[in-house]
Amino acid sequence: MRRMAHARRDLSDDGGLAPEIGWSEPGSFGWGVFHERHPRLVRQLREDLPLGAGQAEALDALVAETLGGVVAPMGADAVEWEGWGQGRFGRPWREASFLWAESCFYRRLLEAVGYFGTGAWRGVDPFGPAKEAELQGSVVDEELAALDGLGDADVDEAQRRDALLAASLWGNRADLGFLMTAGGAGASGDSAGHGLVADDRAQLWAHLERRRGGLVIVVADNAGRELLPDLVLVDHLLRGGLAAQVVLHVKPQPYYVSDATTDDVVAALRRLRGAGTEAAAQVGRRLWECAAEGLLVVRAHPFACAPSAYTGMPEDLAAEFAGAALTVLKGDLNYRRLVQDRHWPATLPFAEATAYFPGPVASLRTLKSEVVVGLEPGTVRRMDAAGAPWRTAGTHALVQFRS
Ligand SMILES: O=P(O)(O)OC[C@H]1O[C@](O)(CO)[C@@H](O)[C@@H]1O
Repeated sequence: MRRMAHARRDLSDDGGLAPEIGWSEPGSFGWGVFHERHPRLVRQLREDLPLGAGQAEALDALVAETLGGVVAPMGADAVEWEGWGQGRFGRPWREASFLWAESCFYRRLLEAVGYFGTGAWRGVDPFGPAKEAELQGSVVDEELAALDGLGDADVDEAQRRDALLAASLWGNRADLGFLMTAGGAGASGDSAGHGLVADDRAQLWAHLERRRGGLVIVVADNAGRELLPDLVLVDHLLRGGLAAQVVLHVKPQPYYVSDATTDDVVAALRRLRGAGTEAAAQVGRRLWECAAEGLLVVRAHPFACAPSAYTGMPEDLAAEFAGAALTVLKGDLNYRRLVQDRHWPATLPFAEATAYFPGPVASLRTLKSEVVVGLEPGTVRRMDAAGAPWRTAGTHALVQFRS
């Protein structure tokens, strides 16, 4: 894969860049992910799947390796990782950045359960049972039923679109990996903008109006309760002509527990189309037709599972983003990759952190890890003074945009 000219900026020759966020410092956020969340995830997989002894042992060995060993080589089929390895194979896991190590963990987890093997588990999503339970749950019924109210005559267009944006934004809290952590999620926001630490909604809508009828790319994050409101928002953009075409980027393989794959898009569209309430079912039917007409396209680029920032994106992807009226990146991991997962000052302008991105870009993210940029100094002071872990608790969110 050819990389863009500035690709070197996100690797380890950090000239002028803030240090990468690590995970091995006891008490750091990443330390908790590796020492608490990953063992819990492995226990959950044993409950969800009838794993054989070999699979269970491979999972336990992976957790142990991350906590005290060196990064073992990957299977021969991990072709992309020859480039993505960044010289880290054979080196202690604790030396790798949080972003690289976490991404590598999920790839190796798939190997452990046989996802890439030649046996019966090939291609089986180990997170499938959890995703399915969430998608079929009654909470989703309630969330879809709420759509009916948005069609009411007394709801104006601005209210409607802010409600849809808020649903997509806060849907990002419904991340199965995150919810697996005690204390994950808490207070939440609403369509009035409560809970936002950065709020570029007005600029975002104005930009979409100006570029009405263009291509909008949505880089999806989680399946289920995040993807459903994402799709409803996509339907709104297409229906109102703000977008002539939407390309939905998903992961080519299961990742970070509940990240959406093409299978998950299919499941979500089927769930919408079969919804018991009319407004949701109509969205499902419309999007189904849009897919048939090429107005809604799903793409699964290998770089979606790369362990590095978008600064190193391959040229084909950069060209695609350059041609879009807007690219919307959903969620925390995409944000880490967009601004690079570094100890930036929180007041570093979003436009500066994303200056390299080849087209207009927006982020809809609930804060679930340490990095953040683009905040007003007063906001940072106020949030820090409150004493709560606002950067990682999922209680706050942001809408950021650069034209
Ligand atoms: O689903 P999201 O919003 O990308 O969140 C995933 C996040 O969860 C974590 O795995 C732990 O919070 C982060 O490292 C990661 O950024």
